[in-house]
Amino acid sequence: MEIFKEFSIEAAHWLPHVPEGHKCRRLHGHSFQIQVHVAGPVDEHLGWVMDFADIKAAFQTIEDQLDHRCLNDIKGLENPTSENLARWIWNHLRADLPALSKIVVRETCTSGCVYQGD
Ligand SMILES: Nc1nc2c(c(=O)[nH]1)N=C([C@H](O)[C@H](O)COP(=O)(O)OP(=O)(O)OP(=O)(O)O)CN2
Ligand SMILES: [Zn+2]
Repeated sequence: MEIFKEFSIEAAHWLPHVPEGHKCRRLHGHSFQIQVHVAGPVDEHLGWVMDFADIKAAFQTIEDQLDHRCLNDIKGLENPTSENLARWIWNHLRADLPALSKIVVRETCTSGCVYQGD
């Protein structure tokens, strides 16, 4: 079964590789909605895959690095598209959350991406 916990990150970014005049080349901000999914068997005694609180604890170091920052300033996020952000979160979370199965990044109400590892 798969479970998830959702987080909200307030951050600024701009996209350096889009053409001159593209709106996303200007510095702007988002309330990024980030879902962290974990998959595994349901423990029959506890009745859960894992405690949501353990996902929250694992995500804390990610939140500390991203929240209220300009994402472009972060090593590995110099081109902070949703796709690159999802992959960056995956790569930084996987060691602490081996059952990680999916990262969903929503940049706006209508735009986002889903990453399940390569
Ligand atoms: N594949 C991607 N496309 C775009 C990304 C991205 O990360 N990956 N990012 C952006 C911008 O950051 C932009 O802030 C969000 O894009 P967009 O959905 O166009 O934003 P709007 O709220 O203006 O969307 P409307 O539906 O047109 O109102 C751009 N593209
Ligand atoms: Zn944006």
